[in-house]
Amino acid sequence: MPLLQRCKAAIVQMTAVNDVAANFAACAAHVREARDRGCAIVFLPENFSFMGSRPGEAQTVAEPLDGPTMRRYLDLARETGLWLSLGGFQERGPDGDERIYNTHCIVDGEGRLVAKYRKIHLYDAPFVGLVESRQAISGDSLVTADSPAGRLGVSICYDLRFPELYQKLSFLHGAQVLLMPSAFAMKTGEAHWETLLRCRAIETQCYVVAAAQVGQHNTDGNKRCSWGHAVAFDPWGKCIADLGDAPGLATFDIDPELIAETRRNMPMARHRRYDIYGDGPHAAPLSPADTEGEPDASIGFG
Ligand SMILES: O=C(O)CNC(=O)[C@H](CS)NC(=O)CCC(=O)C(=O)O
Repeated sequence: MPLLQRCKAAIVQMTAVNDVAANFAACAAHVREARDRGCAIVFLPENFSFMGSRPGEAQTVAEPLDGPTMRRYLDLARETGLWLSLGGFQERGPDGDERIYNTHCIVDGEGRLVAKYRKIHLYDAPFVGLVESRQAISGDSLVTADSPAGRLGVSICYDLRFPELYQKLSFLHGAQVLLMPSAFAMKTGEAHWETLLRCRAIETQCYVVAAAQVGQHNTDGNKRCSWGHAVAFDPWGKCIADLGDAPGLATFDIDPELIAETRRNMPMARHRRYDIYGDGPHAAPLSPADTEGEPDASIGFG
């Protein structure tokens, strides 16, 4: 089901806390506002349902996707008739494993879970105080979902630093709208967030929608802060929504004609040289010595 007509969408920025009921109330208010403003789909950020304040707290609220918390969000979708992108839910892991999956769920307007994506790149970055693999297990599949906003390419947060993922979602799987719901660190947000997202839009000729967490999440524990700046870019790389550094909701249009025009003018899908740099059968990662060692003196700089 490729996108045939313009779709009005809403992007949310919020400050989730370690209280599932309070976060649901905030999300529900945003979704109802989006309905009142005539939107067909709402994009919520990573950790929309819970933001822990100490190690191990996320695991204590983890549930299966057919548990009571996800049920409330499915009911919210059905009540409002809106599609929801739930950008990162603490899904309970396999039996016998304490860790969770960080799972992005797509829900249709009748309250059915139509797609789930488990984050494939875990954010192990002690320099900003985050080591995601202590609490989460990575997924292993690419996911797209057809929606009233066109074909969604589903990802989460740190994934947005890995452009090959979006090349595949766009050029091989036909995605038209790339989703990167996030809870970005302050230091890396300031330096990289907007540039990376804008590039993903331009180089894939897709819309990019990045709902975000913002501000200080809890008054106890680690007092974690998120960068905010929830944004949407059109396939030309133009910013069409930006929530700055305050919680809120912004609406924008997803226009199939703009996607088509951008791709007609520069048919990158046809120009792309899969034959030269597609992953061949012998593709293999470099050894750690190649990627983490001292720069090779023989390469030199000037
Ligand atoms: O930890 C949780 O509760 C939920 N997960 C997150 O908030 C994730 C992993 S810690 N955050 C990121 O991926 C930030 C990426 C980032 O900031 C960057 O790429 O620079």
